Amino acid sequence: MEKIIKVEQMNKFFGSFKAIDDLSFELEGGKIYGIIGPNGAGKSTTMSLLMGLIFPSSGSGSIKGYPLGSNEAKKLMGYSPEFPNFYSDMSCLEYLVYMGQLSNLDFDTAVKRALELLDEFGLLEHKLKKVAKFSTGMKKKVGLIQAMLHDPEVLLLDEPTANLDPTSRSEIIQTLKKLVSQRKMTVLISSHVLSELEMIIDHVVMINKGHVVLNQPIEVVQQGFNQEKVLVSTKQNSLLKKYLDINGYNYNLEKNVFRITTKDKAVCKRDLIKFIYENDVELDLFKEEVITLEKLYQQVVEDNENESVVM
Ligand SMILES: Nc1ncnc2c1ncn2[C@@H]1O[C@H](COP(=O)(O)OP(=O)(O)OP(=O)(O)O)[C@@H](O)[C@H]1O
Repeated sequence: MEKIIKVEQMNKFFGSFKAIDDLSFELEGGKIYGIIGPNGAGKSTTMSLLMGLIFPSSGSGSIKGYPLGSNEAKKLMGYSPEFPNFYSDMSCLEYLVYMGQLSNLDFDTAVKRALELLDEFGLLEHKLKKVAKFSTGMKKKVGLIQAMLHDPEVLLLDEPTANLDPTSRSEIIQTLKKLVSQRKMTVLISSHVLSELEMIIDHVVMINKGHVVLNQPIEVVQQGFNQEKVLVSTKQNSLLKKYLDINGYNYNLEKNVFRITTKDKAVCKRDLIKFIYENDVELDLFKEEVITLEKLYQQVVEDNENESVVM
């Protein structure tokens, strides 16, 4: 698969502060990437660098082979910033048509695309109202529409659902999911709502202190982290504890749940089922651990800070 986005050993200083530290990654086309990391990790700065809104202090990058910041690269990209600015005296439609024309669409195409996308995002009936009067959720949607007007191949969405209620968030995510799969775009989404990202992304890029600490397809991440964990809880946990100790199992006990780490999950599950059956134990919980992005985030970013570099 073609690597559509390339970033090589990029550094960015703001004064003496290094916000981006030897950042490198290559992303394939047609996928949805989740950019995650703590506050100040460098997610927005990375997006601004990709968009060519700011320039790296050193290193380089390209979109489909075109250098970041070049007109060719910019034409391929759409960007919805974390805090979009709108021209307050324009109606929503006027604003979108104006933005479409700035992206080289002719007037008629800009109107057609704006109306189509307003419809997709449920804003058609508000097209003649001033954006300045819109709610936060409506403004977010207008920001997303503006980013998608010219049918970009690469879409950068910085916190597209920040500060929205759960219904608006889910509505935006579902609409994005639909539009992105129809158009086969390459999308980078940064968000702190990890459960929501999980529903839409193919791939995780985790950034900490301006550096990539994890860059993997979501299913590889899930398999890798799920591999050896079995969760079990019973009404006779003291008996279970004895059994696990005698048989040399490694486990953590938290809130009455044993989180067993094993080299062979199949054998572990078989042992547990035998134990439960033979001792007539009443089961409360018995499952393989499924890693959530939230847990992954904690493990990689919070627990391991600098030491863990999983690429
Ligand atoms: N223009 C700037 N001048 C000085 N420092 C900056 C500038 N832009 C960003 N920074 C700093 O660079 C670091 C990375 O900021 P960035 O906004 O990229 O982080 P982020 O991961 O997007 O954070 P958040 O999740 O809070 O949005 C932060 O410490 C920030 O204060």
